[in-house]
Amino acid sequence: MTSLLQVMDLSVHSLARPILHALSFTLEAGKILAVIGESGSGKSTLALSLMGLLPAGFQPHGEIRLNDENLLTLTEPQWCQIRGNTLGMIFQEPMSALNPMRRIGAQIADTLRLHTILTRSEIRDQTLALMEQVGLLKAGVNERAYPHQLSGGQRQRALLAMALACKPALLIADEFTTALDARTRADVMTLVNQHTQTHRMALLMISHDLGLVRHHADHVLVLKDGICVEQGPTVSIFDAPAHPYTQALLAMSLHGAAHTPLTRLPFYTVPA
Ligand SMILES: Nc1ncnc2c1ncn2[C@@H]1O[C@H](COP(=O)(O)OP(=O)(O)OP(=O)(O)O)[C@@H](O)[C@H]1O
Repeated sequence: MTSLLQVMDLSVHSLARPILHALSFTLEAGKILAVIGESGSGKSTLALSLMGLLPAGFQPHGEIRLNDENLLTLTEPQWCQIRGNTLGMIFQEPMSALNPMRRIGAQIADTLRLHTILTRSEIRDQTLALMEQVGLLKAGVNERAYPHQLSGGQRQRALLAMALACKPALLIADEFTTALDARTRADVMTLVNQHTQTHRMALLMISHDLGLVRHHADHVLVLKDGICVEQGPTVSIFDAPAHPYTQALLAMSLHGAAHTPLTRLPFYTVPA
């Protein structure tokens, strides 16, 4: 059976230099893949490649197959069809992704209106169902609240409701829990994890929080300077990391840097 996502020999070049080097990996429906690596290793560039949102001047090569369709051959209108439908995304900064002038319920409804053919009353019901699902109603947030009236965790839940609205087959989450406190981070991650299992959604998560990765991810891919130095089941990566760079990364996180961006490891460079 073909994997939901197949990335084959993906390289990305900026005008100045290569950013990603021949990455290959797969992701199955219902599974969680975590991409880890120090700051600048290319994690966000990978996420942006998968969403067709690379900055101007960045050129991808290779294949990104989602449901066996090579996304790198899509036109912009075709990308727009896929984003928000088959492909959901959620980022670190909920405030910059939410419209401060529109009520939360209206923003979730907008997503449904844009990507589904539901009637007005179905959209209202679905909006409330999503707010319930991500724990906003339980927290006392109603659909008429504005983003500034929500906590950081609640805003992230609202974004999650928007990302899940169209039941994406693949959700790409770039550092989406980083700005949250440890408890909220764990709650939101548990919520997403449950969703992957209930709806067979695949999740590609980028995180500096290796505790979270260890607890939730099925597979881990380790990036160093745009190169995949190691990938495999989470247990193998954490319990028996084969590559010295992975060992250094894990050791650094054990020494208290788990919740801050993993900065450059001064003592290790990947052999040419
Ligand atoms: N818009 C851009 N223009 C030029 N270079 C860029 C741009 N965005 C990223 N880069 C470069 O690409 C490389 C990979 O950056 P990227 O943001 O993908 O790393 P990252 O692993 O996500 O880092 P972080 O954990 O800090 O977010 C870096 O060397 C970075 O300087």
